[in-house]
Amino acid sequence: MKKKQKIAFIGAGSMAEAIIAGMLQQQLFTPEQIIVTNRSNRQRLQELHETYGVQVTHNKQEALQHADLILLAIKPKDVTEGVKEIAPFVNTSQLVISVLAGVSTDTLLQLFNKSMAIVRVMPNTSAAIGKSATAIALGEYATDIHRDLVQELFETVGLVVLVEEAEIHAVTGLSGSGPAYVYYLVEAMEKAATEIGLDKDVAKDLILQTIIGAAEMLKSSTKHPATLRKEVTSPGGTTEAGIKVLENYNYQEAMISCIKQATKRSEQMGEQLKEHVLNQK
Ligand SMILES: NC(=O)C1=CN([C@@H]2O[C@H](COP(=O)(O)OP(=O)(O)OC[C@H]3O[C@@H](n4cnc5c(N)ncnc54)[C@H](OP(=O)(O)O)[C@@H]3O)[C@@H](O)[C@H]2O)C=CC1
Ligand SMILES: O=C(O)[C@@H]1CCC=N1
Repeated sequence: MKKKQKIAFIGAGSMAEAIIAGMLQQQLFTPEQIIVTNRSNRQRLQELHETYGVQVTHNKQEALQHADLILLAIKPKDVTEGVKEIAPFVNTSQLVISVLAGVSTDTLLQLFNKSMAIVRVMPNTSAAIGKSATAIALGEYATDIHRDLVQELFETVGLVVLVEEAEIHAVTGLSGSGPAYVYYLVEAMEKAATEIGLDKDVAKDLILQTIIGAAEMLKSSTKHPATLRKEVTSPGGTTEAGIKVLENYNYQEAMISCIKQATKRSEQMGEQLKEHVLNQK
């Protein structure tokens, strides 16, 4: 990252904070190089300023005038209004980085109405602790230099892979939403622990270590997940009895449908917005 590059965050929610935390931790930027704006929540901006020392402003022009990079971190439903507000203050020498689920770079180009270089990114909230699984895809005017820059930026918050833009919907269904699937599993394990009479705190520690241990086994072992599962499953034993119940509930089919549905929702959100933008023209 060039020493004096400045980055403006449009949106100050959980994704923006996760990325800011990672960038500062890795010293890719200093707080003075980061400016953050949002729609109306002044207390939130003050909180980010106090926690990270970053610059904050309610004035969009002020946020953008010295920015080399513009990181769009607003909700997809707010993008039409959000981009229209900033479009007068952006120029084609700036790079737009969008983390918006579903929203294509073509739709963003229509909204900006300028030949902006745009890189679409799909991280996840584990960025907050430097463990995001992030995919990046290039829009029409984005170059390899932009790709390298965004890759460097998101490597501060975890793993980065380059994909075609058409694949970003699938990435969103798989790893963008992915942490929620794991949290949902943990919620169920915690409920079960209570029902089988375990102390809440003891159960919490055991569940956490079980998840971390299994994740690290998956990472360090060359074995297929099914093989690792079979190694836990003694014939006629406890795991077999438990897994049979999951099979009866079609657990794997449920997970597959879940990921497909999340992917489909990303596609739908993109289509709806595209239509909305076209109808406004
Ligand atoms: N959360 C997640 O797990 C992931 C989210 N994403 C994507 O990241 C984006 C942000 O999500 P998240 O951080 O969770 O959302 P949040 O709801 O936490 O934050 C949204 C932010 O956008 C601001 N905002 C809304 N409208 C405008 C506007 N017109 N101008 C400037 N700022 C505006 C809000 O400001 P105010 O509070 O003042 O209204 C708020 O700071 C979404 O597009 C989502 O698809 C991508 C990957 C994972
Ligand atoms: O639920 C959502 O729409 C966003 C995108 C990926 C994770 N959260």
